[in-house]
Amino acid sequence: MNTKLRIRRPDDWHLHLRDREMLAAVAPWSAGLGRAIIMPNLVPPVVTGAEAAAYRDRILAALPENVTLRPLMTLYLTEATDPADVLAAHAQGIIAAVKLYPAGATTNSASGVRDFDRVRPVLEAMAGAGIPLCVHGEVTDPAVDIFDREAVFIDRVLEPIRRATPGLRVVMEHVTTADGVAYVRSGDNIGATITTHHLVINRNHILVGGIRPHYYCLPVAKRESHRLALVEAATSGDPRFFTGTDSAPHPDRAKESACGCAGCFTAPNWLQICAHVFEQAGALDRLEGFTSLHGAAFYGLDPNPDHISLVRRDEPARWPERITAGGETVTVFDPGFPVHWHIEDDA
Ligand SMILES: NC(=O)N[C@@H](CC(=O)O)C(=O)O
Ligand SMILES: [Zn+2]
Ligand SMILES: [Zn+2]
Repeated sequence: MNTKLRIRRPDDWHLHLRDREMLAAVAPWSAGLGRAIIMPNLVPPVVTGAEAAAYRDRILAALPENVTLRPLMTLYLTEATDPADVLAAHAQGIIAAVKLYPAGATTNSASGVRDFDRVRPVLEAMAGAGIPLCVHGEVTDPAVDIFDREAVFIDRVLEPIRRATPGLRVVMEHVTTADGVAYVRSGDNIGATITTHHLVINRNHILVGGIRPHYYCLPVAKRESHRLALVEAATSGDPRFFTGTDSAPHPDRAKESACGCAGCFTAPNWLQICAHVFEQAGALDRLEGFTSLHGAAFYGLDPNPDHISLVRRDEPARWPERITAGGETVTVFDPGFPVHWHIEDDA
C-alpha cells in the first residue's frame, strides 16, 4: 500500500556546499530545499560580509535554473571579527547567522576562536540585533575524551557565554548527546539542529567489524542511549529541535585514509531517511515540524509557501552510491537499511 505525506517544502539549517568543483557537484543535490544555512568553513573561511556575498553568488551560479533553494549565509567568527561588519552584513540581508568554531574542533576550524573573551563585543552586538550564533559545541582540550567533548563544552564554554550575553540566540549545531538535548530543553533563546546520520548511527557503526570512514563525522556518533535521546527529541514535536543535515562532502580519497577526515554526505537521501526514522517512531505527523516549520520559526521566517510529498512505496528508494566531483568520488551516506520513502516535488 502506498502512503502519501504532503509537507511544506523542507529547509536545511546546517549545510556544507563547499566551493569550486565540489560546489558544482553537490549543489544540485540540495536544489529541492527551500532555504539552507550555508556553513562558512571554506579554505580560507568566509569571514567578512563581502566574502559571504561573493560566496552566495557562487552558490547561486552553481544551482540549476528555476530552483527554489535560497542560501542563507553565515560568517565564520574569528577573534578579529569586526562587530560593525557583522551588523552591516545582517542589516543588508547578506547573512542570517554567525558560526562559532572552537579553534581546531573540526574540519577547517584553524581560524576559529581560542579565547572566548575576545569575541564578547561581537556576541553582544549580535544579541542586540537578534542575530543567531550557530555553535560547533565541542571542547578541543586534548585531556577531554572525544566522546565527552560536547557535554564538557556545555559547562565550560556554552553556559558561560550565554550567561555573559543575555538575549543571545544560540543554535547548538548537530547535537549528539542526551546532555545536549537536556541543555537545549532547559533554556530560552536556544535551539538545536539534529543531523539525519546521528538519528540512525551510533558509535558501533563506525567501529564494529572494521573501521567505516564514511560513518566518521564530528561530533562523533555516541553510544546508543544518546542516539535514542536524539530520536526522542526530533520526533517529540518540540520546536527547539530542527533539521540540520550537516551534509559534509569530502573526496573518498580524504576519508579512506590512515587519517580520514570527518563528515557524512547526506544531501541525496537525508529526507527519505528522516521519513523512515519518524515512521519507525510512530511520529510521521511530526515530521513536517522537524523538517519544515521549527527551524524557520527559530530564525523568524515563515514556512516555505509550497509543498512536497513523501510517498511510501514497496520498492526501496534509490540514490547513487557515490557521485563524482572534479576528478574525485564522494560516497553518499548509507543508512544500512532499505528506505521506502520517495520524494515527489509538488511545486
Ligand atoms: N561535521 C563534520 O564532520 N564535518 C564538517 C564540519 C562540521 O560541521 O563540524 C565538515 O565541514 O566537513
Ligand atoms: Zn560542526
Ligand atoms: Zn557542519
